[in-house]
Amino acid sequence: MLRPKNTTCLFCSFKAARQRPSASQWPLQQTAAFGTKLASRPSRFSLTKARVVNTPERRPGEAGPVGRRKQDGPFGGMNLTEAKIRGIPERSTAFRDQPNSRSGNRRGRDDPRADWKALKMQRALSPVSYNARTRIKEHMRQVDTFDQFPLLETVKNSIFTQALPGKENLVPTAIQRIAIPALLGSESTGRRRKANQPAEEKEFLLAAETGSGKTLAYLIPTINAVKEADLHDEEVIEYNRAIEEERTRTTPAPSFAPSMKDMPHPTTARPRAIILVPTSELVNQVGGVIKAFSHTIKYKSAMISSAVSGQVIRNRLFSPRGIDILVSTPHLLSSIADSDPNILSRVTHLIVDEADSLLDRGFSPLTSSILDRVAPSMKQLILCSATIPRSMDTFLRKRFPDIRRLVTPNLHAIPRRVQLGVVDIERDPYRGNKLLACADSIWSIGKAAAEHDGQVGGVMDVKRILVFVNERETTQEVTEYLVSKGIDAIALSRDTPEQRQQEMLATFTQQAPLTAPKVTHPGSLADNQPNYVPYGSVAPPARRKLPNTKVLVTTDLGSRGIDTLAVRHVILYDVPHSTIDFIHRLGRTGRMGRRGRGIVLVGKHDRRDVVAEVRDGMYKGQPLI
Ligand SMILES: Nc1ncnc2c1ncn2[C@@H]1O[C@H](COP(=O)(O)OP(=O)(O)OP(=O)(O)O)[C@@H](O)[C@H]1O
Repeated sequence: MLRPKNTTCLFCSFKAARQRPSASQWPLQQTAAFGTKLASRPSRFSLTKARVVNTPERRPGEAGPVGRRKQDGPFGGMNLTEAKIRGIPERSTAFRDQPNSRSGNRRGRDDPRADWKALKMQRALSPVSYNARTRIKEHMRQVDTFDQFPLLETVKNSIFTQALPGKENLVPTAIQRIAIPALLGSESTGRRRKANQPAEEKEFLLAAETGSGKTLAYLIPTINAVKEADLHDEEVIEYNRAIEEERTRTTPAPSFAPSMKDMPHPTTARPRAIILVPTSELVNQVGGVIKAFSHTIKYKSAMISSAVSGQVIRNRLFSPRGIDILVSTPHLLSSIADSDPNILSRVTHLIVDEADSLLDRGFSPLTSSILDRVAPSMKQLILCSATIPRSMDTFLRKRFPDIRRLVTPNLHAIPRRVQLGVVDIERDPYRGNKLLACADSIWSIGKAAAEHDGQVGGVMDVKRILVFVNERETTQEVTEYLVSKGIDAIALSRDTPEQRQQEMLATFTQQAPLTAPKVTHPGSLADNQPNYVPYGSVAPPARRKLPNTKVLVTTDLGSRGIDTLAVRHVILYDVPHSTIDFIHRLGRTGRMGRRGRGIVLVGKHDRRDVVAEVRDGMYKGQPLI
């Protein structure tokens, strides 16, 4: 008999709710109610589960569960969970029980993820073996401080003053410990080289959890390389010498000779390093860090995206002062390269940030064509990502078989400091009304925040909340509903004008606390709703406004790379399509060691089994594969 799909889900949710003491502290009554209700379900589910898990572990020849008869004949194969086809040898039990195989994707009985079925079905993420993860941990222990990296003194100092100002006790993060020495070429890899492999490694993949400092992991070595190249570049040395000579000349120059000041720098419109990112928000974010470094390290950088006019783009690219590092989106860069191929002629360092996006179907042709054009001059290719989807893994194996993979031990795990609450929208009081469940969740967050807020100096803390939807059409609908319920919400999608997108995101990316004048908090949504709406009439507008939350409703556009350090709450209005989306969306909270909370709204058509397994994985801090 076929078991309904959600049987496993309910059990897993129940198990997670039971295992997780913090569920009772969760501010949402609904979440707690969901957990408790499941916990009180009869043990039917436990029995079902036990049977399902135990069955594959039975050895051939061993007795089956008590009460089950072994039967030959036409009905002998019924109710079996394993096909026992005669003539096909069983795999040796020794092999089957090995905790980790070489490829790292077969799970032994001891692996707590062995009973994850829904995630196994998805197979969206490429596995990283336990052996590899343990090896990396050993390697990381050798680095404690930024001083250990062989960087130019000015670059080293700028990490503290420009990139991470005001932060105390700074130490490199896991990916920075692994990637910076490798990109600087200052560590022995200990890896055996293949016969046809070049001595110097050229291609690198940096993969680490969201919010773990990947940007600095690739920027610091790249800026160092650009600066060192500047010191040895003959064209630049000659140009600087001519400028200096003109400045110190005592006799007047012949009137027909052009001044050196009017001569373009050798790097004009020919940058040494290019950083590709998928959106103009990320162009600004990464460009901002590069600009900050340039104040003390002295190099020229430019950021271009469709958020600025053609004239501004031209001025930045063709500035006579030159350009060392360029940040762009692939669309814009490849269209510029079509009309002016010279722009890629000098590139030695190409960085593809958010590589999982830029190498997927939508972006891949553009990114690949840039990779091809840059290849002749390229010294280092750095791909950077928070996830390694299987499709990207396959692409890399074909196109860059020798790429050096620099991955952190916790890759593909959502940190335990991020809690995930599940709201069942089918239950009372929502009865399938997802919009209401979303609004109520936000009001609950606001109410809980007001209760715990110290409210110093007549102001109250404002919580920044991200709501993720799967389709861009939904952003507007959800936003309008939330506004009608007195919530300060805005929608961000591809339909939003680029300039406006940046303004909207600014509130969510700034690190300074957000405050509002202190008022008496209106409480929960239910306290502020009319209880009775006459049949056929439209519900009157909300009487009160929620004063201490700011909400951004967005699609995947807001989930990639945006550094929302101050965001503590993420609501997954739609269940994400894959674990990759779970990782990126929940990755907007709990960044750089902070705590965070996710809430996922689950309805009857959603994959509850996937949600339950993701929650289980988060609780155990395990990779979601
Ligand atoms: N060594 C460090 N110590 C403290 N903070 C750091 C350190 N390195 C980076 N940060 C800060 O951590 C935050 C997150 O960094 P970053 O945006 O590079 O993360 P990421 O790994 O690229 O995330 P995502 O995968 O979401 O793009 C930034 O605000 C950055 O300034």
